[in-house]
Amino acid sequence: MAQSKEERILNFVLQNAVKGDPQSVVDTIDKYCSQKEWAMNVGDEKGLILDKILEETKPSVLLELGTYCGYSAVRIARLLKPSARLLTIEFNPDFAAVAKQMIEFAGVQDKVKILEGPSETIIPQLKKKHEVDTLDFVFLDHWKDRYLPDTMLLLEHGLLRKGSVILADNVICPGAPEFIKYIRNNNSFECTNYPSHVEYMKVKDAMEKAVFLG
Ligand SMILES: Nc1ncnc2c1ncn2CCCCCNC(=O)c1cc(-c2ccc(F)cc2)cc(O)c1O
Ligand SMILES: [Mg+2]
Repeated sequence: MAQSKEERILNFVLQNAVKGDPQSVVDTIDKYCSQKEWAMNVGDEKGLILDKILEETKPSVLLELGTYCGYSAVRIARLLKPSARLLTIEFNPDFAAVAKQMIEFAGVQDKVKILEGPSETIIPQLKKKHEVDTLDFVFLDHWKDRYLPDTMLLLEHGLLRKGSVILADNVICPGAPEFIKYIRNNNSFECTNYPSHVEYMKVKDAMEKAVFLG
């Protein structure tokens, strides 16, 4: 069977990054995807915005929607305190398989748990099946038309608390217009926009931070 792009990215990391060094895994994926094959990792420019918001928030319980190859899971986990936990939901089993190996190679497997399946199915299970009380930080990076319905689902299931931070990738490209319209007009959220570019490209993009006010 011919290798997928995601498998080529993983193999490049296994052969060129330093095992157990999450920064080297992040840098190696960025090198491959900027020089050889574009892929939809959050990338280094938006990644630095993500890093800064994580360092300000110091979250203990995190949720990511859209694992892909595990780039942002490794990027996030490398900044977490030892007791912190990241749950990451991936719909595509082939992506999840690559991400699992990426996360293990980086040595952050004790902080990251991949949940395979559609977010709309898994979010309602987080409290009872995955022992979550509330989420300190949510990174939205999955199907852009799922950002709004899944945010509503998080609220409906009491998964957000006063101060919970939602950070959404790609609010310009590919765009999440319904999410942006809702979140900026909802007085229960304090929103901040972070202009940037699509990973590895000169195309304009942005991330949006929305703090839940309770
Ligand atoms: N219900 C669920 N639950 C969990 N995962 C789920 C899901 N449903 C699906 N998925 C699996 C994620 C699907 C991929 C989402 N990401 C994207 O689609 C994405 C695209 C671009 C992009 C930009 C410029 C271009 F010209 C082309 C593409 C950039 C990005 O940073 C992206 O994150
Ligand atoms: Mg993205």
